[in-house]
Amino acid sequence: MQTPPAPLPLTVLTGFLGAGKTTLLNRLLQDLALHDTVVIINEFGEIGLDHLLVEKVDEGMVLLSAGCLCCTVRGDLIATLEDLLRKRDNGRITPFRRVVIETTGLADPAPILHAVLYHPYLSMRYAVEGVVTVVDAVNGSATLDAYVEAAKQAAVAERIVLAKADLVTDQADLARLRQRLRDLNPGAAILAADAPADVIISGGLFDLEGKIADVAEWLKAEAVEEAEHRSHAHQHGHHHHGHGHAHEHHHDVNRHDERIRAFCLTSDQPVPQGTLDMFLDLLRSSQGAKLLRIKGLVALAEDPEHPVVIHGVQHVIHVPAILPRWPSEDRRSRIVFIVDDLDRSVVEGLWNAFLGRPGIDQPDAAALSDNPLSLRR
Ligand SMILES: Nc1nc2c(ncn2[C@@H]2O[C@H](COP(=O)(O)OP(=O)(O)OP(=O)(O)O)[C@@H](O)[C@H]2O)c(=O)[nH]1
Repeated sequence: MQTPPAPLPLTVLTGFLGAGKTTLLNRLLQDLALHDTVVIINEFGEIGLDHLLVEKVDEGMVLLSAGCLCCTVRGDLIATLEDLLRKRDNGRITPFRRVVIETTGLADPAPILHAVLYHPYLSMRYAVEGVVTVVDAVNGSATLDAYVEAAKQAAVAERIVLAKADLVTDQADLARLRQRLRDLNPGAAILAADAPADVIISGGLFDLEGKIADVAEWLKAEAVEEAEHRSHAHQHGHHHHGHGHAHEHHHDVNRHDERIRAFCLTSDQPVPQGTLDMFLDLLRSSQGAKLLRIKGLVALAEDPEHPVVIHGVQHVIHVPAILPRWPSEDRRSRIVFIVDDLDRSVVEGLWNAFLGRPGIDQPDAAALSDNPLSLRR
């Protein structure tokens, strides 16, 4: 039997209007590391990739000088992704090795990831590497203040690229923006716009052969746990300050940033498969829209030596891989959540209930399964 072809890494490049996405892509595509990339511009109108245009391949598709293809999505992104595979399989276009989708500035990257992850065929042929979000170093803070979409884009990113840092006059401003991004998304690497192309685009869960790369690096559970401790200590610190200080602090923290939270739940005991499925199912059906991102590594009671990887964006949660071994000595199950307007205690209560951990005012798993609507707030 023929082995299926290795899935092609797919990255979503997002960032607010004018953040610097096209400028970054122009540079990245000239790098040999991104040779044989297809860029899909998910918007109507002109292709902003200048100086690279060489040859028109098809309606809406051009060949770029660095051996990359670029196409614009007219209607359906799914149809475009399928069409690209067909042409590649038939040898009608360069056998591209990765796909980058550039979204419009206001877009929520989640539906794009859903579309691919949900599709029975595309989910086999493309390996979603994740989201790269470009943040404007000059206007980033103001944009985060004004648009919750921008905060969400930063919160779901695997990597954040700071563009226009060369235009920043006050380095303290830049340091504050970096800290704010770290608070929104403790697991994401924050990169300079001139970082190497392969660091910006690859480095996700899968390598080019479709093999699981560095799971610990992808999960970044430690970074999330540390950030939680920091913010916890911070909150406690404030109880001891006088009123004036707390008041100042209140003005400092933005309402969007307050809504978006990252936390990590763990379990020392392996989790039965059915329990994990039910937990994720209930969470998804009751809190789907509030789950921006879920990443995890879980020891199943049935097979604790081979941890399963969990990957979710909003209400789509899937298990892209079962690992041949644990990436490190740490064999705790760890699930990192990035949520919008959802209390840690709600998710933790559900997790504890399913794990059979006792808690005050906490329904047990059977009651939750019987009446999942009780979770909806
Ligand atoms: N100095 C400087 N200017 C930059 C940098 N990145 C982008 N720009 C400028 O910022 C403007 C917007 O950049 P684009 O790359 O078009 O931004 P975009 O995110 O693709 O914009 P939209 O597609 O309209 O959302 C352009 O005038 C760029 O020349 C940078 O790192 N440094």
